[in-house]
Amino acid sequence: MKYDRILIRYGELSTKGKNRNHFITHLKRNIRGVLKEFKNITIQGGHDRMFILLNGEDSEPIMEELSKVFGIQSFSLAVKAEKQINEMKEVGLTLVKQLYQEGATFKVSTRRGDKSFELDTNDINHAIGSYILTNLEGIKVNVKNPDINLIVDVRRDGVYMSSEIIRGAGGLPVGSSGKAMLMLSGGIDSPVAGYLTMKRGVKVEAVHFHSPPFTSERAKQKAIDLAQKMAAYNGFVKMHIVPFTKIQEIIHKQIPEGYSMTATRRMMLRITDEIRRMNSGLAIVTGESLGQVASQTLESMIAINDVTATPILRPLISMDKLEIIDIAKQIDTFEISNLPYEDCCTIFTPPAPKTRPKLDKMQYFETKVDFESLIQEAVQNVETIIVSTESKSREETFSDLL
Ligand SMILES: Nc1ncnc2c1ncn2[C@@H]1O[C@H](COP(=O)(O)OP(=O)(O)OP(=O)(O)O)[C@@H](O)[C@H]1O
Repeated sequence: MKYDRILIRYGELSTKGKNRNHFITHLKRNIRGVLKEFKNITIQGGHDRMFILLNGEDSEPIMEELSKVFGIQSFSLAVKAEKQINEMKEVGLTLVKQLYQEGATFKVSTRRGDKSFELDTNDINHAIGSYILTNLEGIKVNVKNPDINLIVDVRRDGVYMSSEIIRGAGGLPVGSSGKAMLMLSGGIDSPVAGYLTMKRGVKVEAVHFHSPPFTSERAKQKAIDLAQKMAAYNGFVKMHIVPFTKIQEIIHKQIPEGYSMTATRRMMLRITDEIRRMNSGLAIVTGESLGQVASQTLESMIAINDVTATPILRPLISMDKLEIIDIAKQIDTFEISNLPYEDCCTIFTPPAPKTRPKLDKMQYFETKVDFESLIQEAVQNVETIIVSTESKSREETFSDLL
């Protein structure tokens, strides 16, 4: 007997009351997106569970993709049986036989979602368990720590039988909480911030600043490679690459050295906010963590944040570097982030940036330069690309996809 479907459990979604349909619709769409290569599958979305009918497709690569989809609490390979105890016994025996090795122990764990079924949980455990004991020589029961756990899920439309519960990525379906702009550098932190934001159901678009010729093509490619890793959770990533050289050169020449970094951050935030507005985003995400570097003190945040009232999400704010690195390794961005290409923020960093910049001084220095027109020029020259999970050659300019 072959497993014919994957049963998906929603977890946190089930607590979301009226919004449930909204979440399920997003989840279904996201699952369809990551599984588009598997032409034969059918996805059935239900109120409590979702099923992927395999229709002959190999389950391994499908489960690999599913493990990255937010909004899934767990999933199992399953077989559907009729709601008829004799058939349930037969199917249970066949599944356990397939997994049995000499000396193995088992137990039956029943969940009875459909309370109208004629047998209760204990009766079902007992009926299937004794049938297996009678018909499979050598097998023993171990309730506490069995080698094989036969899971029997009795639902209104049938009985789903499986033997392993695989933990899903958790969180909420990407897109169900809206969209935000992720300020993506080539560093370790911002991809992790993007991942954690997507986990709470927010779709992200990436904004990357580069300053050629001070930053190289390889530095830009590094950020694109990171966006590609993010795409595994987001379906694809729309990425806005901002030419930032002119603004950085002017800041370098015209703003007092101690304030140049604060001014740079303010300009990045203003440009990101403009791109957010044009793309109907609701928030901005950064990889800042309190106290990590000069621009990440509370005083710096006051001076930088002053340019916008848009919510700035900082999922890493209270995390230590080692905790951030652990997640970066888990999501496979750490090695790319560690490549030694320069970031536009570091090339003009003054030897002693102010760690406690004064907002009024910053505002005064900025009045000496017409930054508004420089910002508009940078926004007009943004290069927008779509980065998908597949090979890099699949990057296309956004207009190609319209
Ligand atoms: N070139 C860039 N393009 C887009 N966003 C950037 C860029 N450089 C920095 N940022 C944003 O500003 C945040 C703080 O950057 P900074 O270089 O001070 O700190 P960091 O801790 O090294 O962050 P990261 O590891 O993400 O580079 C980054 O997490 C990112 O969100």
